[in-house]
Amino acid sequence: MRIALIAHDGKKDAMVALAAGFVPFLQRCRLMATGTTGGRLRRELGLEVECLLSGPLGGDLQIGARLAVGEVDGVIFLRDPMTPQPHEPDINALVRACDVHDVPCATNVAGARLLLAAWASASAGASA
Ligand SMILES: O=C(CO)COP(=O)(O)O
Repeated sequence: MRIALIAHDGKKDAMVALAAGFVPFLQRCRLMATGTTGGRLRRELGLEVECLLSGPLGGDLQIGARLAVGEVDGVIFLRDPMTPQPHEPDINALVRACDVHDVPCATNVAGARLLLAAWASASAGASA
């Protein structure tokens, strides 16, 4: 699976904690992330992650562009609803692209856990 992982600053600790619970599954995926999020996942969990640009510099748009041409199977996007972001239009564009192309997207930890658990169990079944 090709999964994009993105977290705003206020949600980066939550992203690392979330991903820590799914390391064996994530190791079998092709991971991409916005720059700072990906850097933390690489450093703190040892995951192999393709780091794109940081979100405010266009990283969300890069992921959206890949998604639009069928190169992303799912998105975990831990948004911070309490902090205004300078690149709000880019964030909305990515979430909209998920809806346009019917790509699963979780924007909070509870939803992300459900998605990751479903993907992990589907992939365990597929390889059995
Ligand atoms: O801003 C972001 C998503 O909109 C996240 O970008 P970083 O992972 O580079 O902090």
